Amino acid sequence: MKITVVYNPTAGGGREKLLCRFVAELEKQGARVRLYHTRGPGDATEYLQGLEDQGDCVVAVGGDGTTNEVLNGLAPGVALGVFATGTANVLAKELQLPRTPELAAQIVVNGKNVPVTPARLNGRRFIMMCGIGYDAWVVNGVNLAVKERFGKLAYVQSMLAQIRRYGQRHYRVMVDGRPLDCFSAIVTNGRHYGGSFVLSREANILRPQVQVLLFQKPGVSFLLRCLAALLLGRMERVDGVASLRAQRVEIRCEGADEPIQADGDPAGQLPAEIVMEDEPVPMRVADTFQ
Ligand SMILES: Nc1ncnc2c1ncn2[C@@H]1O[C@H](COP(=O)(O)OP(=O)(O)OP(=O)(O)O)[C@@H](O)[C@H]1O
Repeated sequence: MKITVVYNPTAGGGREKLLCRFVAELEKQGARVRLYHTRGPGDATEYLQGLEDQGDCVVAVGGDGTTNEVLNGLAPGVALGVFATGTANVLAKELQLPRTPELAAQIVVNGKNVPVTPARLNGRRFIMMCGIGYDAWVVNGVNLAVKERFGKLAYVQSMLAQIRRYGQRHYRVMVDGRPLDCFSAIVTNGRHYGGSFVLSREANILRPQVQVLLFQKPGVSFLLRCLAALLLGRMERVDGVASLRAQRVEIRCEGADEPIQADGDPAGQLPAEIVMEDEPVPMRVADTFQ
């Protein structure tokens, strides 16, 4: 098995020792490994697009942002593996991928493929989620120096800083042609959010549709109710949260520039057009995953 490993040395503050153990185990399992260290944002995608032969599998070593960039450079038919060394690692939670390098490597070599269909946000693929409104303000407001030092706490800091803004902006959403309104939206492929929290029990990463969560009431108290429900995995039970399956979503907002986040990183401005791809990507998971 030929494997290309793409490592982001900044994800999770750097995990060189774990990377060495991961690569050593891949080789022990009989894989031929080519290793690449990314040099900056966007480099993983460019590097892969420049390869004539990516091998049987490309493994993203980093967080969700690194996996996103690998996914955007992945050649058709090549499997995608993940060894999670990032801050939140939502995709790894979704696919029940271990953080131990030896176990993660064994899954890459001896596991199975499952079909995961990515969506495209304004032409760029995402694998887990994108969001607008509060969700995007939080991601855009993260202080990178705090994230490097304190990890997930940087998101908590940004969440607190953005709370008062919630409800001030209003969005028009078309969900498979159906017009709806909201004060924030998250479009998700999987169930998890921000690590191990369950955002949507309706979502299924193996289904070629996204789940659209619309936050349809304004007000800080509504937002706080939603955040509490997220901790309990009961978001879809909150009165004022709509949850719909879709293949195509469009989001607009009148007035000033409004940011979007995709897979936990800033991803441009509204308007947003989100469309499911036709073909799934084969993703490496444990044999026991279902
Ligand atoms: N060599 C590099 N130097 C600086 N930034 C990089 C480099 N390589 C990749 N990046 C950028 O780092 C961003 C963050 O990486 P990633 O999301 O994988 O880690 P994380 O933020 O620690 O984890 P998570 O997304 O799980 O919270 C990526 O979106 C990518 O653009």
